[in-house]
Amino acid sequence: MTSETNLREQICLLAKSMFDRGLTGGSTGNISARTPDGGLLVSPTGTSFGRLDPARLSRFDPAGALIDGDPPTKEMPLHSAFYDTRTTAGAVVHLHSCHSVALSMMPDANADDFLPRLTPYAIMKLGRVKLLPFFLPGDPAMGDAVRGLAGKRSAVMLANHGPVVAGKGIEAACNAIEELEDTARLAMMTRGLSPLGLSDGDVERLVTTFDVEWEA
Ligand SMILES: O=C(O)[C@@H](O)C(=O)COP(=O)(O)O
Ligand SMILES: [Zn+2]
Repeated sequence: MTSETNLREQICLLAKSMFDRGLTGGSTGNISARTPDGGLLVSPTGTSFGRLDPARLSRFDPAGALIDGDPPTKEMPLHSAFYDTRTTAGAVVHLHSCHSVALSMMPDANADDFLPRLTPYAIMKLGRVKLLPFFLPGDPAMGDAVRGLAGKRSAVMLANHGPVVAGKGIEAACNAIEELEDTARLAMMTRGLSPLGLSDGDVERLVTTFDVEWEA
């Protein structure tokens, strides 16, 4: 198998795994990954993560022209904004994962630092997560909002909608977005119970030890 064939299989396998575990339902979510030639493979619009077909993924050339496959997700401006501002981005994933959406609707949600500091892995894999306001699905202004972050965040939360995470590769992006959802779940589970989170010192040691992007 060529490496593009492998990548097609991997995108569909990881998407199905997330779908099967209830991380995004129906035809929600979208996923994209860089191909070895510098192009992109993208989930087609209106498709379910549970039933992506490797042969029908939308394929873009390195200049951003659609070459073949089904019509791409309507969130292309959002995905492109990550690739254009983060040279390290090799994949981007968006989910409609319940607990992170619930956390985004809390009146005291922290727009600059969306996830409470509860566990180390979230800090290591996501850095500081930006909460963006609500946009209509498909609104290119979401891409503009991500561009406004100048590549300093690998993960954003779209209020009342869902998380979007960029990673070095498809597996890293999926691992990171799952961590975002798990942390949001912990935050919702322990809400009002005064959980003992990580101290500022713990966060500082994590950031230094694991070379975490922790821009304000
Ligand atoms: O919420 C939406 O409509 C999109 O962000 C989404 O998740 C699915 O849209 P497509 O990727 O165009 O199917
Ligand atoms: Zn969506």
